[in-house]
Amino acid sequence: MELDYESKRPLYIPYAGPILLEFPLLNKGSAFSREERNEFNLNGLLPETVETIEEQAERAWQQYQEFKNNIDKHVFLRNIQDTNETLFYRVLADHLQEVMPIIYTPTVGTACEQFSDIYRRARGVFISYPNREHIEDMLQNATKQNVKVIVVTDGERILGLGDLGIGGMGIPIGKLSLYTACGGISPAYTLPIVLDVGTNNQQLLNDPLYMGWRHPRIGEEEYNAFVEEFISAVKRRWPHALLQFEDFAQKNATPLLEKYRDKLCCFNDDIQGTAAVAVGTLIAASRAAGSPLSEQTIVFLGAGSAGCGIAEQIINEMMSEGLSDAEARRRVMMVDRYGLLTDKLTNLLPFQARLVQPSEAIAGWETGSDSVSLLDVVRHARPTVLIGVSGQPGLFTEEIIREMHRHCPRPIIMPLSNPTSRVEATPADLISWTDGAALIATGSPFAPVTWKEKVYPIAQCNNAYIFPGIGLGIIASGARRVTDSMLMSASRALADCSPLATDPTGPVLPELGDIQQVSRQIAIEVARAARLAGVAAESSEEALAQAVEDNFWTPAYRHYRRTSI
Ligand SMILES: NC(=O)c1ccc[n+]([C@@H]2O[C@H](COP(=O)([O-])OP(=O)(O)OC[C@H]3O[C@@H](n4cnc5c(N)ncnc54)[C@H](O)[C@@H]3O)[C@@H](O)[C@H]2O)c1
Ligand SMILES: O=C(O)C[C@H](O)C(=O)O
Ligand SMILES: [Mg+2]
Repeated sequence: MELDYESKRPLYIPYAGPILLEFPLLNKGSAFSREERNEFNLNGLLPETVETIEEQAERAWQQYQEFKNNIDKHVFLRNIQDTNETLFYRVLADHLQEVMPIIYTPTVGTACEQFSDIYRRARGVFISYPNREHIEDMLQNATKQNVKVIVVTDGERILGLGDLGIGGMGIPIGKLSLYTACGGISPAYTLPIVLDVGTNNQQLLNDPLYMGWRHPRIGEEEYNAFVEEFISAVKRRWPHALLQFEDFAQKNATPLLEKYRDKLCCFNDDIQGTAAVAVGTLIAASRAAGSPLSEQTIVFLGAGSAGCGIAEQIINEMMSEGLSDAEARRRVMMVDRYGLLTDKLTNLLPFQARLVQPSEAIAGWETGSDSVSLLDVVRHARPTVLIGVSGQPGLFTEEIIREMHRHCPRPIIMPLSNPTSRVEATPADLISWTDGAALIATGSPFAPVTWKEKVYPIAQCNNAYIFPGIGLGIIASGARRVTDSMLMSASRALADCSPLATDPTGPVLPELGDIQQVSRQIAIEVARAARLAGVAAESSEEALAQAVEDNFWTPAYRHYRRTSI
């Protein structure tokens, strides 16, 4: 990739001397030119040779390869990010496919678990409940002033790993790294935030090194008031920023989304981003299988935020293909801890209750007990698609998968739980149990599987395909809200990028190495949908495409000129 160093405008900055080397957004290290070293009092603070970013990236890559453990690689890259962000993104741009599993899922899960142990430097904003009177100040103190994208978590449901307290901060940091690396959003515009409302993780509470508030999670009323305070402060400080809710526990995720989605530009990635990537993947896979999504029978294991979010968007898509609401809902079945969700079950959350099967639909089914297990559902409903979002490993057993394959020659199987340790079944097992017939997409990355001398690439169905493009589309169009139609258009744009569209033997999703191009296409469609939904200003198609390009940041240094404070 050619980066246009020369064409970038100079930047006027007021800092000089050692302090300039301390700003990750401004630091260029050995790449400060001779003129800059004179002008900014850097002489003597750097080795003699003036280097290019390519040379710096080469050294960083050599050092990176010396590390044997993924978590050490993660710490190394995060350290570059915290000292020189431009170089960090240059290294990522040069090796995106290889480093994505290091800065993001699955290694980011380990980084969250070990957050207080591997802690080096502060990044982002830590908003703790005991400090709630100072939220306004905390946002003023952020190292970034012109924030356009915030990712916030409260650390309660980090991937499938559960409550990790402020360790969850690793997730907003990782997601925002992808906003930049995959979606071209300048790092100057991004801000990770963790809401520290305590933790119920006893191991962390007992850990003398734990850096968060050592206190059980606060009660519902205090929590809701605290989040409200936070949202109001964000709206005052950056009224037009996009706010992404990430890895909130089931009991809070949907209520927060419903409460705030019409009040600011926000979305929940686990509900809506995941739905968009899963539906995009399914549209592409169904096209390849020769039957539309509305003809599939779909079974979920896990009726939580992700499962129910995906299910509702599948139902929307099926309706746009001609089914009625009731017909579509009959085709989508949810299995949770207590079996299939039916209208007989009490104590369901409202978003689950919308997805129950009517009792008469399963009246003739023979089941071992009152609850209808996943195996029962697979046996009687004969699904063509099986989706795992339970956060529990190994639940797609050989018996279940073989039973599915008995009735479905080309089953689509998507164990989406993260990180790798939580996968419902490994791709190698799925391929062997279906004799190579399954079309597979996992949430975490898996290497291609070789079976009977054939190589099967494994698609990674992760919301990382979606959120960077959504963010870019929102920034480019100036959208004020995130509508369902914007998410739906992101799904369709992703499906249109599927290699399956041109090669029936190809992978269902584009290579991660192509993700910047995918994000651009998603961004254009999202921007167009925002305009059509009336949440962004009118503009021509050409202007939208140009705005997407103009907002796509690339990791190249700019010339600096001095200005006074
Ligand atoms: N691939 C992706 O892009 C992506 C996106 C979002 C979430 N996820 C993954 O999906 C998983 C779930 O996320 P979520 O936000 O829906 O969490 P959640 O807590 O809201 O939902 C999980 C659901 O699984 C159910 N469950 C737990 N054990 C079960 C069992 N033995 N049998 C059946 N159901 C069981 C729970 O009762 C709960 O309803 C996590 O591992 C997360 O990492 C992946
Ligand atoms: O973070 C990921 O890899 C995807 C998703 O948001 C999750 O919570 O698992
Ligand atoms: Mg998540």
